[in-house]
Amino acid sequence: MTSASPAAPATLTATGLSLRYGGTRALDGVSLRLSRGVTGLLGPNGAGKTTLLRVLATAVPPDGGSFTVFGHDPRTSAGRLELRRTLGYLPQTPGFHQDFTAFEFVEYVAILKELTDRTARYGEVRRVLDAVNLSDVRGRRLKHLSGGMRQRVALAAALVGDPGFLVLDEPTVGLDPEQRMRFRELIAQAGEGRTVLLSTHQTEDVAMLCHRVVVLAGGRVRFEGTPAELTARAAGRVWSSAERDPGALAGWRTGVGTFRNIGAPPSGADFLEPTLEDGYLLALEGESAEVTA
Ligand SMILES: Nc1ncnc2c1ncn2[C@@H]1O[C@H](COP(=O)(O)OP(=O)(O)OP(=O)(O)O)[C@@H](O)[C@H]1O
Repeated sequence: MTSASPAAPATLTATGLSLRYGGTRALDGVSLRLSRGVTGLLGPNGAGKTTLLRVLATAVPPDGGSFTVFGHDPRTSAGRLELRRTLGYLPQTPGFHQDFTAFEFVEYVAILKELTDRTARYGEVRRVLDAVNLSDVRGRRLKHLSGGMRQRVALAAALVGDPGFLVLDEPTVGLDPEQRMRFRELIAQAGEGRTVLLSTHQTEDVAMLCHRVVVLAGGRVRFEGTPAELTARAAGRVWSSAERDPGALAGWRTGVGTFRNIGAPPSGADFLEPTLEDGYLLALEGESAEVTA
């Protein structure tokens, strides 16, 4: 994985992105800067993650604000076309045609991506299926593949044309731990030399893969920085106790019988090593009822 520093040149810059669905403010002034490597996008249900990804993938225009990817501004049709040529998008619910074989599906996407020369297109489809380790099942129909394999087909389709900007919307959802680990490897490979924005509910995915993390809640950016910085926010705010601490923002009995508490510690607290998940929960403080549950 490329570990670009925060000072690395921005490949995507977004300023004040807003989008309403009727009375719902799904995005409320999102500003963000992405550079090469994998950036994780965390947030509770309804935070606006999918909406942000759809905006950045030019599937829906924002009501306000603007963004560029590799300098291409989607507000003009020429800019939008150029941006789409640099884009690979794995949507939350990929529209699979179940009777397609893996090869046919990826080839279909390659045709949409303007690969008109048949020989070159076949070569590209084989290349991306090989990249996600699916060469052996390329002739199998999608309806006969496992969920993990189907997600890999969707990733292969996103990789067609070697895009510099990859948008992945919860690609590991529903996968078992082994499949998730394999998918992580593929995302890390895809992140080499590319700008990847990965929406996920899995804080371990972010801790293990990402060089940057953005926390979104209520359509706003609550945190932007490195995973280590997000974890460090919880230092001195996670502690162990024999009983649930009523002052804790969240607390639960662990497998060893003691309580793990997050929030404002009492004096003399027995501090624990924080995790990225702790930092994430604290970044949502005051935002979600789920944190206080
Ligand atoms: N097409 C739509 N019409 C109306 N409201 C919508 C639509 N899409 C999303 N919303 C609303 O916009 C808000 C943000 O939704 P979004 O799907 O972007 O969140 P999310 O962070 O991706 O959530 P999840 O983790 O559950 O996928 C939510 O309140 C959602 O109900």
